[in-house]
Amino acid sequence: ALVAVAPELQFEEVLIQTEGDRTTTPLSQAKTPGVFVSALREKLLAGEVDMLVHSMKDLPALPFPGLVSAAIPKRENPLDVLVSRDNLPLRLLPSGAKIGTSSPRRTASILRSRPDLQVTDIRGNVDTRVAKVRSGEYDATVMAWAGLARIGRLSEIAEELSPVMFIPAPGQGALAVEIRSESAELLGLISTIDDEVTRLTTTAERSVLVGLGASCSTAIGALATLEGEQLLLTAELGDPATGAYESVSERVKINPKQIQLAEQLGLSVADKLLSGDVARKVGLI
Ligand SMILES: NCc1[nH]cc(CCC(=O)O)c1CC(=O)O
Repeated sequence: ALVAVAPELQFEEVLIQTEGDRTTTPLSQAKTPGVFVSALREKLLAGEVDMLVHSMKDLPALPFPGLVSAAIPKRENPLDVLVSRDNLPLRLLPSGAKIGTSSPRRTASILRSRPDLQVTDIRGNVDTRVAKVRSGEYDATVMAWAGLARIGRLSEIAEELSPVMFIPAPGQGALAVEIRSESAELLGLISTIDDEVTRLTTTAERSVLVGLGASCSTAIGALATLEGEQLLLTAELGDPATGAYESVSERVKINPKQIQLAEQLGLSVADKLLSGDVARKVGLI
């Protein structure tokens, strides 16, 4: 998309390994946020690269000094999907089937839909996780539609999971193109691929994280949609130990330029979640 809007620019891809790629520790136990982004941001600040493309859901929710999200391109599909042996849908998996996920949010959703299944940690990139299902090491795994789409493996999907039971992570499926704040010329070029609706909806979703003071171990999902002039935000806090959950939905009349209203909506939803029982059970308050 960037080559199309800026044919005069030369793009050189630089692959940078991050702690998140290397570590085998579940992300939910990471001590610092941003295991996928710290190494990248160091190279951007040092001028070794001029632009980063992040999965938005890997980004800590607070802005980073000296850097800006120059573009948030249009999000396609934010949902979670099931990859399973014999392509069975979730409801047809045999009782006791072994489901691989290291995500507290997905664990809570699985236990809620199918308390008879066994959830165990799984790590590795998307290819590795799919291979672990195909080899029979796991009966199924839950992953992001977007992760499979980016490596051309949508045909692995057994079932698209409804956001009613499997609310996605805040920002899931969206990308963020990050540059140094002083790169004004680059900002002008890159911002042409910004999608203001995606920016608005993902801002509302990520503000829930800010309001909760959430960490990688918080089972929090959030999904916002713009329906006409209404921004609708649903967020869900789960308890991965029991599958208990609390859901809050709010809406606000908005035009897509009103980013601050989207932030306020996220903070308001977070406040409501914080006053509930699940927030106490999982130690958020
Ligand atoms: N958890 C790691 C991660 N970070 C981003 C994606 C891909 C989806 C996206 O970019 O939103 C994934 C894989 C997954 O959740 O299955």
